[in-house]
Amino acid sequence: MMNKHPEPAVEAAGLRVVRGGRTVLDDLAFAIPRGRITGLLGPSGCGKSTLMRALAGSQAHVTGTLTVLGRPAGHRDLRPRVGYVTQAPSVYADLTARQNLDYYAAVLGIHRRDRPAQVDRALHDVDLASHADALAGAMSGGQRGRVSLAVALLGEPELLVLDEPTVGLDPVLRRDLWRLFHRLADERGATVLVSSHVMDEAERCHRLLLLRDGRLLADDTPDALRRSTSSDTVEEAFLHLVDQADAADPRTPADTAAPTEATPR
Ligand SMILES: Nc1ncnc2c1ncn2[C@@H]1O[C@H](COP(=O)(O)OP(=O)(O)OP(=O)(O)O)[C@@H](O)[C@H]1O
Repeated sequence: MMNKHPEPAVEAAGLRVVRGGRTVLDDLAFAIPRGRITGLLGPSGCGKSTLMRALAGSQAHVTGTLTVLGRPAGHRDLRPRVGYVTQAPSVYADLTARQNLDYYAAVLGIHRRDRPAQVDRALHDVDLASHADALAGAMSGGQRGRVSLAVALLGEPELLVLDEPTVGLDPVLRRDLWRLFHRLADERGATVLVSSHVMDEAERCHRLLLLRDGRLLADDTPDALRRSTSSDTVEEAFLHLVDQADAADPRTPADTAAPTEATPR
């Protein structure tokens, strides 16, 4: 695909985040290319959500450099250009899916004339067109999550930051969402950053950022990661890199933010 923007969608250097007095992201440096799907992977507690919050501009105590679409993360100009979906669906239970989307479209400043088409398209994208008039409060958790995702798609943002969007979804919905992510990247040129701790989802990404204990273990393509570690799967590659990092920097569990499990759940 021709990339109209040679500069990355996101660039981080010396990125550090402190939460509750503890360093939870430490000296991260990476770039996220435009128009591709980048997976942010790592065990529970490694700092994925914190990094996403920093990108969306909703995280306090961020130091270092974090540039998003050419602006400092959190810059007001980025609001319509970045779609962010948190782990907890943020929709109004007493509104229907369509009413939620209409409301957020207005908040985003989408012109009244353009709203119906935008809302229809977003509902269609997440396969909720047939539930447009159902109350969000009467929907399943997975459906509410998809309404949240539809909200993030309004206005066709250039960057989508999706925090574990497939968690709790059945295999068919998970597959459909991954197809949507690929469509957004391939056909609309969107940059998609998606977090997961399910390693099989890593294989569906163009690039991967592997995080552990707030540090970056790898920033590469799934193929290159498998090759460089002589592994058959990304999960095996991840475990190889964890062992390598432990051998080079043996920190005690008490010093780290990570759970004691070595295997991502
Ligand atoms: N409000 C908070 N105050 C202090 N520390 C926090 C807070 N929220 C999270 N943390 C800590 O920050 C670290 C990173 O948490 P984060 O939620 O970013 O991890 P994660 O990789 O997204 O985990 P999960 O996959 O379980 O969602 C963890 O050690 C966590 O305990």
